[in-house]
This record gives sequence, structure tokens and C-alpha cells, in this order.
Amino acid sequence: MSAHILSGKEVAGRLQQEMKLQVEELKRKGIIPGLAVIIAGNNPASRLYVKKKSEASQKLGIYSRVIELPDDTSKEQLISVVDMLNEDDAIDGILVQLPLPQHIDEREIIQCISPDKDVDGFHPLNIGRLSTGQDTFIPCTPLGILKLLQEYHITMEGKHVVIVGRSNIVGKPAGQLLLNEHATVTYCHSKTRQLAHYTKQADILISAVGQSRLIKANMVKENAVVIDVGNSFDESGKLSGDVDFERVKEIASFITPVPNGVGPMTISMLLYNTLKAAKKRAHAKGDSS
Ligand SMILES: Nc1nc(=O)c2c([nH]1)NC[C@@H]1CN(c3ccc(C(=O)N[C@@H](CCC(=O)O)C(=O)O)cc3)C=[N+]21
Repeated sequence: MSAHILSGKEVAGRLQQEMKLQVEELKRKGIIPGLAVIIAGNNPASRLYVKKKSEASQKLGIYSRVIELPDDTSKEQLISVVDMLNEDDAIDGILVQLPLPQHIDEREIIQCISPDKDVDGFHPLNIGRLSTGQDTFIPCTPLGILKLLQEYHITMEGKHVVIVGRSNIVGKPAGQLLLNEHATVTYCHSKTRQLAHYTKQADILISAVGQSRLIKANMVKENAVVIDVGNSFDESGKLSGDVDFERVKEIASFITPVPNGVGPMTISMLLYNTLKAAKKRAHAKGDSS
């Protein structure tokens, strides 16, 4: 039997309709949610993602500002842009698109973002909050995965979640988030020996590596839930995930496609976090709802 498809596109569309109403409500209270995206350099994939983010926010009625900087922008220039946005009352959320040009230390820039505007959830303070189970901005991809699982009534408590990939933006925070949901979490990465030994034990398998069709059918347990975070290109230049979808779907119970799986959920959660920040601003303004 073939797996059920976890349609990120469908769920993201639904969530965005709900959020549109919330934006309208905020506007009635005199608050226009605002998102700023900074992109340095002209990596074509990064440009495409930034365009998607800005289009999606505008569709909801969120004020969107994209700040494009050249590849040779200095660290000081970038920090001064972040500082300006930290101070700007029209901006609730700041996203610095990664990767940054080689000569800039990403950590140094991320630390300059006000934790209250850090809609990516990448600031060390927010990472600390996530790891101790406090309220915070949860990184968009892990949060998107959680919402997608919840939407399909897939429970996490007591399940063995195996995460392949330990990046700061997906793998690591996804593990912490699902640990907070009472899953048993195993991390695998490029140095893991006998990867299949671990992946075969997963009730929920999350791959966030960026290597086309790394996860084969014989690495997946019967009826597992398979979440594919990969967005890479195969030999023929076609957009492809980490999972050998055509074969794995015959073994899994649920599976995300690429495209239209995790990607659209990531975008939705960026809007969700921006709204969360704007609601806090409304609250600070003296609104009690
Ligand atoms: N500060 C920062 N925050 C990020 O959240 C961030 C980032 N930097 N840098 C790059 C990665 C990548 N990322 C994606 C978001 C959506 C899709 C997406 O919507 N993908 C579509 C396909 C896209 C296509 O057609 O090429 C899909 O899977 O359906 C992909 C990738 C966010 N990132």
C-alpha cells in the first residue's frame, strides 16, 4: 500500500488563510505586522527563497521589506542595517537570509538581531529558550514539521524520531522541539557509522541533509512517517529531496513530497512567527486580547 502524502502545500494554504484574518484583526487595532528580510550577495537559490517569503507575507497583508546588499558588504555595514531594523517600529520580524558571504561570521550577525524580532529563532537566547522548553520563536522548518504532523494527527509522545542532519537551522532545533513533545530523539550526521542501522529504527524519520535520494527504501521501517527537508538538485537538474520518494512511499505510512511538503510549511511558519511578534507589540500597546 502506498503512503499518505503529507501535503505541506495544502496545510500551509489553510494556515495562511487563518493568519490573514488575524492580520486584519491586528490592523483594526492599528498594528500592521512588518517583516524585513536582508539578503547579501546574489546566490540564485537564496534570491528565489527570499522572493517567496516576501510574496507570501504580502499576500497576507504583512508589510514586507527586502533589503538587498552586495556580496562585498562589510560586517559593519550589515550590522548597521540590523541595528536600524531593531530600532524600526514598523518592523516586527527580521530575517537575515543564510548563507552569508564567506567573509562574514554568521553567528556575529545573528547575535545583533533583537531576540524579540528574531523570527528565525536563531539568536542564542532563543535557542536557549527552546532547549529549556520556554516560550520562544521556534525555527521555521522544525515548527513547520511539528504543525504538519499535528495537522495529520500524528502523535510524537514516546515515538522514536531519527533526525539525519545536525544543522543549527533544522536538525538540531528539530530534535529539541520533538524532545519537548516527548519523543525519543536520535541524531545522525555525516560521521555516523551505519546510518541505515539507525534510520531503520525510526517511527518518524526526518532527513535534513541536502543530498539527493540519500534515504533508500531499505533504510526505512515499514509504516514509518518520513519527513523530507531536502531541497537539492539531482543529476538531471531536477529539484529533489533527500528521500527516494518513489520507492520509499511504498513502505512508509506517511511521507512528505518535494516540492510542496516541508518547504511551504517553512514559509508559513515565518509568517506565523512574524504575527506572533506583532501580537506582542499589540499587547505592549495596551491591548489585552
Ligand atoms: N535565515 C534563513 N532562514 C531560513 O528559513 C532559510 C535561510 N535563511 N536560508 C535558506 C533556507 C532554505 N529555506 C527554504 C524555504 C522554503 C523552501 C520552499 O518553499 N521550497 C519549495 C520548492 C522551491 C523551489 O521550487 O525551488 C518546496 O519545497 O515546495 C525551500 C527552502 C529557508 N531557509
